[in-house]
Amino acid sequence: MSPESAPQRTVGLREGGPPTGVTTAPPPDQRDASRSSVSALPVPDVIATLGSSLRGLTEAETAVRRNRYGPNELPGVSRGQVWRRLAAQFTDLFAVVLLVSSAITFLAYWLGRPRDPATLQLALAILGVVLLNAGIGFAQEYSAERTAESLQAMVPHTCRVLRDGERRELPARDLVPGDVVILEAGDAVPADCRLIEAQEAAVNNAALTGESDPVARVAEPVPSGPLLQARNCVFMGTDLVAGTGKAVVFATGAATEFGRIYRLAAAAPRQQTPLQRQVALMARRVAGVALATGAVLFAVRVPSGQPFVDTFVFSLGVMVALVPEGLPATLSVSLAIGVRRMARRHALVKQLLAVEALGSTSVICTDKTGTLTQAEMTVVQLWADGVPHAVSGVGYAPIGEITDAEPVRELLRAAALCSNARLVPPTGRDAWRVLGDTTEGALLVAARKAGLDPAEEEVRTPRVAEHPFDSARKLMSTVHRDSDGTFFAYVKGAPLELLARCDAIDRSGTKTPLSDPVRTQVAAAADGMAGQGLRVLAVARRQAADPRPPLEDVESELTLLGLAGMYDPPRPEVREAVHACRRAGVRIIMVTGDHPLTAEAVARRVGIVSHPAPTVATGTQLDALDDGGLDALLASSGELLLCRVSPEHKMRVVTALQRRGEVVAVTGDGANDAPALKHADIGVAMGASGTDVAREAAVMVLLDDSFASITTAVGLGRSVYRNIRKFLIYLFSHNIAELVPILAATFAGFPLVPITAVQILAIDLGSDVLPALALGAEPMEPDVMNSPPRPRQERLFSASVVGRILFLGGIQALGVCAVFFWHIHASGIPYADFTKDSPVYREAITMVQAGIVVSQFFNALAVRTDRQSVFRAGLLTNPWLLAAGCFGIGLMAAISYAPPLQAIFRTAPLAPADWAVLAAFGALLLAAEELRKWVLRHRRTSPEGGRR
Ligand SMILES: Nc1ncnc2c1ncn2[C@@H]1O[C@H](COP(=O)(O)OP(=O)(O)OP(=O)(O)O)[C@@H](O)[C@H]1O
Repeated sequence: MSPESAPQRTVGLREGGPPTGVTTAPPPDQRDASRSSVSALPVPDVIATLGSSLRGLTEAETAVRRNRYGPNELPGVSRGQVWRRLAAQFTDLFAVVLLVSSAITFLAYWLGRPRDPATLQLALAILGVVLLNAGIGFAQEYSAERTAESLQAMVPHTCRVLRDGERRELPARDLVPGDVVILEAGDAVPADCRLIEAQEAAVNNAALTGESDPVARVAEPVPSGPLLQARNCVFMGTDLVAGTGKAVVFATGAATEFGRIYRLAAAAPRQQTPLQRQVALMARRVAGVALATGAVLFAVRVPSGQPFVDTFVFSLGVMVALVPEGLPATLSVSLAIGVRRMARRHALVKQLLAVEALGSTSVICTDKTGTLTQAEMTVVQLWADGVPHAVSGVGYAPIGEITDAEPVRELLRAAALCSNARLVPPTGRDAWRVLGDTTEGALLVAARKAGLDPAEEEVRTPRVAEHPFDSARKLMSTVHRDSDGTFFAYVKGAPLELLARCDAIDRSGTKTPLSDPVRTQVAAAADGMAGQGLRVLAVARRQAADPRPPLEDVESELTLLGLAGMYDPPRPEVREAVHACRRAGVRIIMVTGDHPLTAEAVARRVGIVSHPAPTVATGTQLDALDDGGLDALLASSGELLLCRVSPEHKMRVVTALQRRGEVVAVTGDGANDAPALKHADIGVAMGASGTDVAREAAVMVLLDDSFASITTAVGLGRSVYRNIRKFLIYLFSHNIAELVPILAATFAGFPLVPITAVQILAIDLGSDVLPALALGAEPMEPDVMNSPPRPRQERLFSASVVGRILFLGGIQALGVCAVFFWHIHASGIPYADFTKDSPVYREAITMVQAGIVVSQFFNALAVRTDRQSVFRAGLLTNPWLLAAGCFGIGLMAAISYAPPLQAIFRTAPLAPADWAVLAAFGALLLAAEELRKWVLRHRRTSPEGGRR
C-alpha cells in the first residue's frame, strides 16, 4: 500500500469531523468495506492501512489528523449548544410578546414630549421580567442537562497512547485514527480500535449490545463479518474487563459504533409531554387575548380624545398585565421541585416536563429481571439423565449441597465452559460477586458447588472459538480443544430453542437418539421449572470437526446434557408498588425475553397477575399479528404478559399503546432498547445495570433499578400536576381582578387607570410569586394514587378549572371595583378633574393594589383543595404558603407607606380601616369558596371525579 493512499483509507473509516477538502469520504459501500477489512487484515496490514506504525503516530502526523478528523468526542456535548439554549429562552412566546412590548414602550418614552419617567419604568420593568424568566429557565435546563451529560460520561477522560514510540497519557479527546493505545483490565476503551496485541483480553460490550457478559478478544485476523462481532476489535464506550492489549484506533468521535448509536437515538424525535403541549397552547391563547384586549382598549380610548402615546402605553400596560409573567418561572420551579423529590426517591428525571407526563402515565411496560426481581440468580434445580436434582444455598457464595452424579457434573462443566462471567471471592466484609452476566454467574456457582473449578476446566480444555449470546437467538456457544486434541462445542440457552437443535440426549455418558417422547419429557421438565418462576437454561454438547466451525454447524445435531433452573427473588418493595398502580388505575404489562411460564410465575409473585388465566403472548405470536390484531390484543385484557420478545417488539407495543391514547412508560437497559425508550412518553433506563445508550435515550433513570421507584415517580408526577393546577388557578384569577377594573373604568369614562402597569408588575412579580411557588411545592397528598390517571386529552384548563378561575377572579374583581369606585365617588370630585397626582386617585389605586394582594392571600388558601374544606385539610399544613402570603402583604404595606416606593408606584398610605375592609372582602372570598365546595361535595357527581 502506498503511503499516499493510507490516509484516504483512514478517512473512509470515519464519518465525523470537519471536512478538509483534501480527501473526501468514500461512498458508503467502500466505507463499510474498509471498516470490515479492519478485522480481516493481519496486524502489519491494518497498521499500514491506517497510516500508522508499531511505534504509534508522530506528533506532526497527529496534528494533521486532529485537524482533519476533529476531536474524539460524541456529538452534542459541545459548548456551542449552551448559547443556543440561552437564545431559545428568548424565543418562547411569552418572551417575544414581552420583548416587543418593552421595545415599543421604550420607543414611546423616547418619542414622548415631555418624556414620562413612568413609561421608562414600565419599559425597564418589562425587560427585567424577560431577563428574569430567561435566566431561571436557562439555569434549570442547563443544570438538568449537566446531570444528563455526567450520566453518559462513559468515554474515558484520559488514555495511554504510543506517540513517536513513547508511552504517553493523553486526554481521550486528542485521539486520532492511527493512534496506538495501550489497554489494561479496567480501562474504558477510548475509541474504536483493532487489537494488535492481546493477552487474555476480554471486554464488556454492554454499552453497545446490551449484553453484559465479558467476551474474549484476540489480536489475530478474523473473517469479515459484522464489525461489532469481530473478536479482534474493541469499541468506544466498552470496558476491558480482563487482560491487556495494544490497539490501533480506526474510528473516533461520531464515527465510532457508539457514536452511531448515539446519533440514531438522538435523531428520533422526542415526544412532547402533555403539559408541554398544553402550556404551549395556553401561552398562545393568553398572548392572543392580551393582544386583543390591548387593541380593543386602544381603539376605544383614542377616539375619546386621549393623548395618542399615553393611550398606547396604557394599552400596552394592560397587555403586559394579562400575560402571566410569573408563570414560566413558577412552572419550572414547581417541576424542578418535583425532580428533586423524585431524585430523593431514586428516580432521576432528565427533563423537567417529563415529571408531569409521569403523572398521566396510564401503562407501564416493565422488564422482569432486575426491575421486578433482584437480578441475583441462584441455580436451585438441575435436570440431567432424566432425573431432577435440587441444589441448596443462596446467592453467589459457592456453598451448598449438590449431587455428585456424573451427568450433573458434565452438565455443569459444559455450562461453566460456555460462560464468560467470573466469580469474585469476597474481599473483607463484602459477599461473593459475579463479574458479567448473572445467569452465567449462577451456573459457575453451581459448578463450584459440584466440586468443579471452572478456571481449571478452562485450562484443561481451552476455548478456541465463541458465538456470543444474543437475545434474538437466545443461545450461546463456545468451542474447546480437549486434551486429546479433539474439539467440542458447548451450547447453552433457552430450552425450546436449544431442544430444536438437539438430535440426541446424554444417558449416563452414552449418546442416545432424542425420541419424541423424550423430547416431550424434557420440555415438560423445563416447563415444570419455569412454572415455579425459575429461569431455565438447557445445555448441550457436540463434537466439532475443526476449531472454528460456523455457527450453523456448532448449533445443530447437539446432544442434550440437561437443564438448569435458577431462582431470582422478587424485590420485596415491588408488591406494594404494583398494588399502588392497581389502585391508581395504571396498567402494568410485563415485557420480557424469558419463558412465558417463568414470567407468569414471577408476575404472580409480585402481584402483576392475579387472574387464573392472564393473556400471555410471545414474540412469535406478536409477529403473526398485524397492527389491528395487536391493537385488539392490547385492548382485550387487563393482565397481559409479553414473553420471549425482542426490543423491536417492545417498540411496536409502545407505538400500538400510544395509538390507543395511552401515556406509556417503558423500561429498558440495552442499547437496542433506545428506540422504544425514545418513543415512549416516559423512557425509563436502569441506572445501576443499564447501558449508557439506554440512559441517554430515556427521560428517567432509576438509580436503584426498582419498579417501585417508577410508581413513586408516578405519584409524585400526579402531585406536581395537581400543584401546577392550583397555582394556575391562583395566578389567573387575579389577572381577572386586574383586568376588570381597567375595563370598567374605561367604559365608565373615567380618564385614568384604576391600577397602573407598574403596580400590576409588582403584584405579578412581587407579592404573587412566592405564594405560587409555595403552592407548587405543596406536599404529596395521601390520596394522589386513589384515582385513575388523567386522560391524555384532559386539558390543564378544563371546564372546571376555567370555571374556578372565573369564580374566584370574579369575586376579587367585584371587590376591587367596589373599593375603587366607592373611593372615587365618596370624594365627590367629577371624573374629569382627576389627575395622576390627585390624592384621592392615589389612595384609590393603592386600595385596588392592596385589595388584590389581600384577596390573593385568601385565594391561595382556597385553591389548596378542590372539594374538601380548607379548614379540614388544615390551614397551617403548608407554612411556606402562609409565610409567602404574609411577605406579599408586607411588601404591599411597604409600597403603601415607604416614601421611595410611594414615589415609584404613585401610591398613598392606607388607613387601618381600609385594611379591615380589604380583609373582610378576602374572608368573603374564602367563605364563597367554602360554600362552592360544600355544594360540590353534596352533589353526587362532579367534574373533578372524586378528588379532594
Ligand atoms: N448468558 C446466556 N447464555 C445462554 N442463554 C441465555 C443467557 N442469558 C439468558 N439466556 C436465555 O435466553 C432467554 C432470554 O434471555 P434475555 O436475556 O434475552 O431475556 P430478558 O429480556 O433480559 O429477560 P428479563 O425480562 O428477565 O430481563 C432466557 O430465558 C434464557 O433461557
